[in-house]
Amino acid sequence: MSLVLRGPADVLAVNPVIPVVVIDDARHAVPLARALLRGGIRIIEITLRTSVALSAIERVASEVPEMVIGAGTVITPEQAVAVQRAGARFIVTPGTTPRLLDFVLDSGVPLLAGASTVTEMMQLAEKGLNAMKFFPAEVCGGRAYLSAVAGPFPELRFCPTGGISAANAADYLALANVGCVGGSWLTPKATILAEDWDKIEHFARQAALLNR
Ligand SMILES: O=C(O)C(=O)C[C@H](O)[C@H](O)COP(=O)(O)O
Repeated sequence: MSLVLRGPADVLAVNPVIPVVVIDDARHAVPLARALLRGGIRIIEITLRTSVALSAIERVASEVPEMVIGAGTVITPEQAVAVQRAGARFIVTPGTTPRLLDFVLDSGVPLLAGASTVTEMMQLAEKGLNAMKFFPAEVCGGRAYLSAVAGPFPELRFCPTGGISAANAADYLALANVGCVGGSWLTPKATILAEDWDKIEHFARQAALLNR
């Protein structure tokens, strides 16, 4: 079954956790995605931090169609075009410039845009984006910050990312304005390099069971 994503709120709704993944070897992408799926996680954000990221996105999009594949670390319109061609079904940005925001919104692909200040959050809401990424969450004030912005902006929903781990994910997910969290702890670099897919499946299973 393929999930339809109409916007960032649908991206937040897929699972309690969006795994943020750095792939160094494109051959790892498919077994990694399958391990996440076996653990119950059906969404993945592959970051454009390595030269093989586009190829990794392409492989997952074509070989693991059940996986909702997104591209992260998208910071230019050119990258936004390239990741959609590769098969990304949503785009994640660490922050948002007006140029990038308008370009991605015009392209119609669901955008999980990054914000870390109240002004940035208001700018995204002005564009109709009521669900967004809060990055880098822990160093920008964490749960206390999100609780504070819930006062004036009760309609906004967040995917806090940056510094989230198995130790604090549940505390974030307990907040009413947190839809899901993002993080790299499900897919540690050493575990990917060791091709220990069972371990990644185990991390995914624990993450998929988190309450929200
Ligand atoms: O690359 C991007 O687009 C980002 O926005 C950064 C990532 O979301 C964080 O680096 C994940 O944070 P950790 O879970 O603390 O490793």
